[in-house]
Parts: sequence; structure tokens; C-alpha cells
Amino acid sequence: MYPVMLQIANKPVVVVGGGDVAERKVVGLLEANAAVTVVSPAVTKALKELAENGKIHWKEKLFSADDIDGAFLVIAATNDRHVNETVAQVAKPHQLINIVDDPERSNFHVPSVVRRGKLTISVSTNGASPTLAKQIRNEIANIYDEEYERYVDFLLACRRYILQHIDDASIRRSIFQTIATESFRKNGTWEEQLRELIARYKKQP
Ligand SMILES: C[C@@]1(CC(=O)O)C2=NC(=C\c3[nH]c(c(CCC(=O)O)c3CC(=O)O)Cc3[nH]c(c(CC(=O)O)c3CCC(=O)O)/C=C3\N/C(=C\2)[C@@H](CCC(=O)O)[C@]3(C)CC(=O)O)/[C@H]1CCC(=O)O
Ligand SMILES: NC(=O)c1ccc[n+]([C@@H]2O[C@H](COP(=O)([O-])OP(=O)(O)OC[C@H]3O[C@@H](n4cnc5c(N)ncnc54)[C@H](O)[C@@H]3O)[C@@H](O)[C@H]2O)c1
Repeated sequence: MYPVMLQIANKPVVVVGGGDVAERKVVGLLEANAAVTVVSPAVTKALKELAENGKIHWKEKLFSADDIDGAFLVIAATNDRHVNETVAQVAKPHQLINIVDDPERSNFHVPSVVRRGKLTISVSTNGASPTLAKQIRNEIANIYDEEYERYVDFLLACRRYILQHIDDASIRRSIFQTIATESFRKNGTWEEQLRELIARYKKQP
């Protein structure tokens, strides 16, 4: 398995099935702004609301092969093993496909995720224990708290500024390393520390 971050904003994604597992996957997909279609004769209350509010498209029907035509990514999440297997069989080799009850037939798994703005931390056990993945995720979530969202935004703003204003690559690298340290993050105002850091480098011959 090769870990990646996928750009799926506005891309067509089909989730087959409308139960609790489908709902969890849909919520994650919407966080990434995918264009989600759910194919299922019945859906959870939350999925129904999402459909009513225009956040997803709901095809109220049993799965048929043409439902996944043109889909960039497909999730088979029914409670019927045979239906999930059919979805796996009709998917084209280039389609990304996740079969929720068959990790080996899937060409990707959904990891357990901590999101802090631009910071994403994913945990996967390759299907060995989703429960362990979730536990580790919760431990990590306590370490990397909400402040990281603002901190990572600050790092990006610095990065852009420094790439534009500092020509020497080794000085750039030193600054990038310093601003990513724990002592920098914990020591007072970031903007002030950065100003001092840049001034110090500018004074050097
Ligand atoms: C991480 C997470 C992401 C998400 O779904 O969003 C996710 N499962 C989560 C939770 C969870 N899933 C299950 C339980 C019940 C307890 C248990 O079984 O342990 C719990 C715990 C709970 O709900 O608390 C049952 C289960 N899961 C799979 C099977 C089929 C099988 O194993 O064959 C069965 C049924 C087994 C049966 O029939 O009994 C398979 C998969 N589940 C995966 C992902 C992929 C591997 C990820 C990895 O290993 O790292 C993979 C391979 C495919 C996929 O779905 O992508 C999400 C945590 C979200 C969070 O962080 O909150
Ligand atoms: N991967 C995971 O994270 C994970 C976690 C728990 C369970 N599971 C597995 O996922 C399966 C689904 O779990 P659930 O709790 O969402 O089940 P559920 O019973 O709540 O929902 C099943 C859904 O599938 C739909 N469905 C059934 N036949 C269909 C068809 N032919 N076409 C389209 N839709 C159809 C039903 O209408 C229903 O909405 C379980 O059977 C279990 O094996 C996977």
C-alpha cells in the first residue's frame, strides 16, 4: 500500500449502500469536497438530510453496473457481500475502489485521520485492526491539538515570504528548520520571533 493525499474536490465519487458505514465514508468525502452520489434503496437519516440539502446526489435504487460509469472513486458499502463483490468486478482497472468488507479486493483503504487545517495525520493498519488505527488516531489527536491549524497556516505564510525574500538557500533552510521546532512554537509570538530571526541572518556578513 502506497500512502498518498488525493485531490478529489468536485470529482465524481459513487458510494454504493446507504447505511452507517456508507454515511461515515460520505462525511469524509464531503470534507474533501468530492461530488458524491449515493446509490441505495434506503439511506440513514443523516444521508437523507444531506440529499435534501443538495450536498449529495441520492439515487434511490439497487446497484447496477452503469451507476459507477465515469466515477473517479467508488466505495462499495452495502451489507450484501455479493453486491459488494459485483461492484468490485464491474469497476474498471483505473478506478479507485474500496470494498468495505473486503480489504484485499480494495485498491485503497480509508485511514483513520486527524485534521488540523492543512495538517493531516493518517493512521492505517492495512486492515489488520481498524480499532487500533482509531485508538492511535485518538492518542495523536491529543498531542496535535487545535492550535496546529493556526501554526501550520503561519508556517505556510512564512514559507512564501522567505522563498521570495531570502536568496541564500542554506539560510532559508535554517529558518525553515528553526520555525518548525517545538521551542519556536512554544516561545511567545511567532511573528516576533520570525522578525528577530530574519534580522539576525541579515546582520551576518
Ligand atoms: C479507519 C476507518 C476509516 C473509516 O472507515 O472512515 C476504517 N474503519 C474504521 C472503523 C471500524 N471499522 C470496523 C470497526 C468495528 C470493529 C473492528 O472490526 O475492528 C471499526 C471501529 C469503530 O467503528 O469504532 C469494522 C470493519 N472494518 C473493515 C471491515 C472489513 C474487514 O476487516 O474485512 C470491518 C468489519 C469486520 C466485521 O465484519 O466484523 C475494513 C476496513 N476498515 C477500514 C477503515 C479500512 C482499514 C483501515 C485500517 O486498518 O487502518 C478497511 C480495510 C477498508 C475501508 O473501510 O477503507 C474507521 C475508523 C474511523 C475513526 O477514526 O473514527
Ligand atoms: N470498512 C468499514 O469501516 C466497516 C465497518 C463496519 C462494518 N463494515 C462492513 O460494512 C457492511 C455495511 O455496514 P452498515 O453498518 O453500513 O450496514 P447497513 O445494514 O446499515 O447498511 C447497508 C446498506 O446497504 C444498502 N443496500 C443493500 N443492498 C443494496 C444494493 N443491492 N444496492 C445498493 N444498496 C444496497 C441498504 O439499503 C443499506 O442502506 C457490513 O456488512 C460490514 O461487513 C465495514
